[in-house]
Amino acid sequence: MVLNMTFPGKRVAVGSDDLYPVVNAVVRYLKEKGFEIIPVGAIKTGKPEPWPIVGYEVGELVASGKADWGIVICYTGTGVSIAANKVRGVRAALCNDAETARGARLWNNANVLALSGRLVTEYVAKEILEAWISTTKIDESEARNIEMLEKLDREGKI
Ligand SMILES: O=C[C@H](O)[C@H](O)[C@H](O)COP(=O)(O)O
Repeated sequence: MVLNMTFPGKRVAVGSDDLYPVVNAVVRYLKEKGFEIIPVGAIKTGKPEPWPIVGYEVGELVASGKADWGIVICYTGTGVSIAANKVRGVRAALCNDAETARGARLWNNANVLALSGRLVTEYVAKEILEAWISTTKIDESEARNIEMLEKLDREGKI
């Protein structure tokens, strides 16, 4: 069970445009689980940063392999997810509940988790992260759809 597992050596890029209460909860939870945090945006500088830069920087870290996966946070979660998805190879999914997070990994092979700093409480963040971390394999029946998405990303068309 994920609650008993740790993930030493795994790197997660975590970026936010501001220091929402959920930011601390996310960073604390991931550290408890042994993840190495690569801080981006307000988490790094301690002050508000533009959400397009935060989404892009986390996306770059994931797409380049410097991070195993990423988390992006802004007030709604939308701006950072849109920006991260502009980076080739990034599949960012806005998940403000655990079932959406499970589906994003299972059916979309998402590699960046976007959260709303307004909506997501500490408890909900833990549920979301547990669902995300424990869903390690895609649903094979979705493999063709995921391949189509990757082609769209590479070539700009299906
Ligand atoms: O999608 C954008 C995010 O929700 C931002 O966090 C929100 O627009 C606030 O950004 P700013 O602090 O730049 O006004």
